[in-house]
Amino acid sequence: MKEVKNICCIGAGYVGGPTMAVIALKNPHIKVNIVDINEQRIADWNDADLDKLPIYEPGLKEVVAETRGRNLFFSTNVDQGIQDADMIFISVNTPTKTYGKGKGQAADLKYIELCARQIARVAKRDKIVVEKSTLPVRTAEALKDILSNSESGFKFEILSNPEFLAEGTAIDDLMAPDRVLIGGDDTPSGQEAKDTLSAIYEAWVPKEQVLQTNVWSSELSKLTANAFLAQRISSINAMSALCEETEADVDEIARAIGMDSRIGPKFLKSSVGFGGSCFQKDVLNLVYIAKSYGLTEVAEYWDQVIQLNDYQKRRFADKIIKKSYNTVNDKKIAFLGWAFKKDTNDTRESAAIYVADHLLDENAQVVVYDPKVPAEQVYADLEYLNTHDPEEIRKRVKIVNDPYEATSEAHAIAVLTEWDEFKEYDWNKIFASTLKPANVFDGRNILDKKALEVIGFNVYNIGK
Ligand SMILES: NC(=O)C1=CN([C@@H]2O[C@H](COP(=O)(O)OP(=O)(O)OC[C@H]3O[C@@H](n4cnc5c(N)ncnc54)[C@H](O)[C@@H]3O)[C@@H](O)[C@H]2O)C=CC1
Ligand SMILES: O=C(O)[C@H]1O[C@H](OP(=O)(O)OP(=O)(O)OC[C@H]2O[C@@H](n3ccc(=O)[nH]c3=O)[C@H](O)[C@@H]2O)[C@H](O)[C@@H](O)[C@@H]1O
Repeated sequence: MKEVKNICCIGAGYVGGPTMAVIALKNPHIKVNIVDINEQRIADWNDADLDKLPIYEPGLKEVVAETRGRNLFFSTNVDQGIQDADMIFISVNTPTKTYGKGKGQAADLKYIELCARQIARVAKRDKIVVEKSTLPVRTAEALKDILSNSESGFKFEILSNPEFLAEGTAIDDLMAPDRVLIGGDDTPSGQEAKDTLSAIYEAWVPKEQVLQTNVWSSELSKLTANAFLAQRISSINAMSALCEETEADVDEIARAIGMDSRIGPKFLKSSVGFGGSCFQKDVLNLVYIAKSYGLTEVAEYWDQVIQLNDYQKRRFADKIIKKSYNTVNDKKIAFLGWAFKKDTNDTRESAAIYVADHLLDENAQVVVYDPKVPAEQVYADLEYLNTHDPEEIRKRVKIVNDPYEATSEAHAIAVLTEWDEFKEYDWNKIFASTLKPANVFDGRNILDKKALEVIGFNVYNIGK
């Protein structure tokens, strides 16, 4: 096993930041440098005011407070970070390709390749390089190719160590992971590298939960885990549509099937559709990989998970329109929540974006309240879809800091993210100020339907 004194992580995002902060916390003898080309992001990570960290995660600021400046550092000097490190984590973004071959499905590996080339160029000794980003199976082969063909002659051992944290619970997930997965070569030096990385996790994770596999199994396990999780949501959402037709209740069904120990109770919460930067991206990537191996049936099977999710978002918007006498033209629709789930400021692929876009097609006025999402982010999300003129978006979409302002005079209220605070509102006050009939569309099934109906609201749930 090698001794690691210095770690560099390329990419100070939702994964790199929290993951390295916890590694630094649990390994005070290791210096951890997180580097990124995004100057603003690094400045925010270094801000003396811990409320200004670029990522909101419960518990994160406490970990950063303890480690930053002790053995955790943030910098834009990527070359220096690489040179100083014994072990380099690559934790850069791997979005869906928006151009060329595989457009709309394959993962864009340009940031990964740039990192590999930079490591090959500036490293001055042997390194262990760890894939932390989620990557298509066999990406390590390309990394190996780039690194072993560098002129330096140094040896680079490649490991795959995918991350399973979920946003909003990142710190808890990192502190007590179900498992840590480390893939590497079965050669003596591959085994040594795997053991070296295992030792870092074993500072706080029980040894039996650190799983070692070959590189390809590790890479493909990550995509498989996300595909299975997304599939469960699409499966329960498919049943929600049937429930709405038959007076069955999707939450009762989830409870009933979840008590079967073979099925289990988690990830059976019906919703307006899953969002987030990864489920859609990773399932699409799986579809692309299967297709590229000529496995058409496998590709089509997983593609249905995405199609069902798109259907669910559209169905939710259509219900708002239908219950508004088939027109939302110039009607004010209040959105409670914009982030893709509670306890995060991340809006990537949030269902709210697509619901708003469908309503904008029908000339609705959308008023958004989200406790953690800045106005400019909402506009950027809608503009990114490129379906409405930016001026039109700014005219039709308003972002407010007060939930009661959002719901006042509204024709309909849509709950898009399950922030706990929505349950605590004075719904009598809201009812008094909304236009009648007062319709609430609970896309997360978090509100007390009976209590709201007593007040006078019409409550439309998912799958009820
Ligand atoms: N967000 C999540 O909850 C999870 C994400 N993942 C995976 O982790 C990877 C990273 O995801 P996020 O942290 O969400 O992305 P992110 O977009 O928040 O962060 C990536 C960072 O990498 C930086 N970067 C890109 N190229 C660079 C380069 N050449 N040199 C230096 N910095 C560079 C970007 O400026 C950005 O700050 C992705 O592959 C994702 O699929 C895995 C598990 C959970
Ligand atoms: O690879 C990743 O990026 C991560 O993707 C997900 O994490 P994340 O997307 O952060 O959040 P989830 O809690 O999985 O929620 C994803 C979406 O599914 C929705 N969801 C989740 C659970 C459920 O039962 N129903 C449901 O609609 C959420 O509201 C949210 O929109 C996985 O849970 C993580 O294990 C994984 O590491």
